[in-house]
Amino acid sequence: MRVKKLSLRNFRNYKEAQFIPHPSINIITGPNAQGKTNLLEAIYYSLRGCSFRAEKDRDVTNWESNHTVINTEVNLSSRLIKLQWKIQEGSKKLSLNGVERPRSELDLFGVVLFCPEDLSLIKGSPQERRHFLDYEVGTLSPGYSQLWRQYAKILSQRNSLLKEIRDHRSKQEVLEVWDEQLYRYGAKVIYLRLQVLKKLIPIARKTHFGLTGGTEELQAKYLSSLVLEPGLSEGQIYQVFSSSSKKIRQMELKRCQTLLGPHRDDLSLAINGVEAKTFGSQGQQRTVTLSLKLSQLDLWYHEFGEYPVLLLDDVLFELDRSRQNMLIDKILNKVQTFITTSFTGGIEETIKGAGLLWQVNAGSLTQKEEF
Ligand SMILES: Nc1ncnc2c1ncn2[C@@H]1O[C@H](COP(=O)(O)OP(=O)(O)OP(=O)(O)O)[C@@H](O)[C@H]1O
Repeated sequence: MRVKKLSLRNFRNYKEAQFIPHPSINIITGPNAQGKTNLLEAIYYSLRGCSFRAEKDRDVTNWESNHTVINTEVNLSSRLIKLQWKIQEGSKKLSLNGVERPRSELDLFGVVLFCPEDLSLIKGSPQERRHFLDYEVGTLSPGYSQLWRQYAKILSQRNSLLKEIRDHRSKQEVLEVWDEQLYRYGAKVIYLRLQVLKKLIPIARKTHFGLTGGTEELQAKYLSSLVLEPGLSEGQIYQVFSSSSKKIRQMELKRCQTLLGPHRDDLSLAINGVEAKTFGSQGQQRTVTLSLKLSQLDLWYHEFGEYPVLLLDDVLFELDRSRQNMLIDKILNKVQTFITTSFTGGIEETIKGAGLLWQVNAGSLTQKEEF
């Protein structure tokens, strides 16, 4: 997949901008606070329908305006697709080739982001690893995002109902209707996560082994709040969810919280048998993250026959030279990549002939040179 053209109106500090990127590597450079990450955010938004850092959609609209338009031309499976996002006062609309479409149509547009905040995938709370499962692992399974959003909605309604029952505003029998939906959607979410992880983990292990010159073995395991035997079907997960949940019904009513389900699950990550979160160095944690990101590229290619777009926000030059080279080697002429950095660190030599260098100054983008 390739982004052929990106046009922005009132996106963050870009009032009007046009970007015709190189099909391979694009290095976006410039001093701090000029709009480098904003540009990556615009690409991400157009392909995912949300920002990776704004809490609300209106945050991406230029402060002096009340609307944003992002037009993107994408080459996907040898077809040119024109995407348009119109964002105005908290509402947003997507059009594909001029026809209004739901956001779920974006499932086939692949984008992998690696930014400094991704280290929290290793160091952070289970919630941050669930974010990885839902926003990254999940995207490798078409339809997952919609399913997961539906589960989140049911969960929130069930939790409200638990409060109402406690306050005698609702009857306990009403819970059964929500329970059935919770188990059904919850089982689907867990099943899909496990299916993708079954393919992703071996690739990540191999990548990590390669990135560390054969010195580190990565272990990754899905930790469920349910007791799940390996290889269960979706129906069997449903049964486990249903029977386990019924056993703790009274506790849930007391605490007004749904205590079991995919929203309580986690991912364990270890290096050579030792937990990466507690014992891994910064460099090791960064390499685990890189392995997980690169394995997404490979799995995406395996599943859909095309590489997704890769966004590297301020992370490439944090890697040591050998990891930088391995990364460049992997993506060069295969994966369209957008790299932001305040300094280029002499990378021009490595990617000679396969990229463009862009300069950003106060929301204005200019092509500096061709490598
Ligand atoms: N909605 C908005 N409207 C206008 N300007 C905005 C908006 N949101 C953020 N900005 C401005 O965008 C700039 C930050 O851009 P960005 O995060 O892309 O910087 P950067 O070039 O990646 O910097 P760094 O090298 O420090 O990471 C800031 O100056 C900020 O004030």
